[in-house]
Amino acid sequence: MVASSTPPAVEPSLTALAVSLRGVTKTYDNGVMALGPFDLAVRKGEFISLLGPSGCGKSTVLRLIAELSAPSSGTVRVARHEGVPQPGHGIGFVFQEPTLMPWANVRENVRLPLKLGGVPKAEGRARADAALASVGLADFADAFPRELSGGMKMRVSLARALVTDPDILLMDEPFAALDEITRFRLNNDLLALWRSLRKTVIFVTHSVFESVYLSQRVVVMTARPGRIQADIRIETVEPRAEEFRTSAAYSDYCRRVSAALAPSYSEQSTL
Ligand SMILES: Nc1ncnc2c1ncn2[C@@H]1O[C@H](COP(=O)(O)OP(=O)(O)OP(=O)(O)O)[C@@H](O)[C@H]1O
Repeated sequence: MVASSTPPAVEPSLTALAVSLRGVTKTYDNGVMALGPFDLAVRKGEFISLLGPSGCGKSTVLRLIAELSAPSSGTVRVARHEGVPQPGHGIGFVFQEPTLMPWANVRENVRLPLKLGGVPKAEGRARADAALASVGLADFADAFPRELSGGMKMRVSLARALVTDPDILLMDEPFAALDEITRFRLNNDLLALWRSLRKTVIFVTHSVFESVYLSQRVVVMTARPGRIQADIRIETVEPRAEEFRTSAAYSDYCRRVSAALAPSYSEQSTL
C-alpha cells in the first residue's frame, strides 16, 4: 500500500533487452553531430545489423554501447550480469582490422584480454584454445599472424572477442576487407556460432546482402546525423543456410532493404 516503501518496479520489457538507446545524440568536440536523436532496443540473443551510408554514425552507436564514448544527451543502457564490475566488460568488440600482435602467436593473441584481466596463465591458455576451436582454428594456436590468411586472422580476432564469454558481440564491418567466398564462409560460421552461443550480436555492415543474410532485424540509418530510417524484420526458415541466399524471399528482403536505404543516400548527396 505504501508506494514509497515499495522497490521500484523493473520495466518488464527492459529485462528482455540487451541494449536500449533512448533519445541518444552524439556531437563530437569538433562540432560534428554524428547521431540522433537515435532510439534502439535490442533483445537479448538477437542478431541485428546496422546499415547506412558512410559517416551516418554506425560506429558511433557501437562505441556508445561499449562505453568507449559518452552520449551528448539521452540514455544508453546495457544489460549486465550481476557483479560485472567494469565498464565495457560483458562486451566483445570485433573491428574491420584484425589488429593482431605480430610478435605473438595466435594463442597469445587470443589470451590477451584474459591476461589483461588477471586470469592465471594456464586457465587463460585453456580458454584461448577453446575459443580458437570454436572458430575452427584449433590447429593454429602456435602459428603466428603472418602465417595466416585474411579470413583466418579475422577468425582469430573473433576468438579474441569471444574468449571473455561476453553477452554482447559488437562487430564493426568485420568482413568488409575479405574476398566474397571467404566472407560467405565466415557469414555461415558466424551464424552457426550465434546459434550455439546465443549471444546478442550488433553487426555493422555496408552490404545489404550481408545484412539480410545474417540478421533477424536490419536497422537502416539515415545520413548524418544518424536516425532510424527503417527497422526491417527478416523472417525465414531457420537455421539459415546457402539456400537462403538464392531464395525468392532473400531477393525480396534485399529489395526492401535497398529501397529503405535509398533515401539515406540521396539525403547524403545533398549534404
Ligand atoms: N572522434 C571523432 N571526432 C570527431 N568526429 C568524429 C569522431 N568519430 C567520428 N566522427 C565523425 O562522426 C560521423 C560518424 O562517424 P562514424 O564513424 O560513427 O560513422 P560510420 O557510419 O561508422 O561511418 P563508416 O561507414 O564510414 O565507417 C562522421 O562524420 C565522422 O567523421
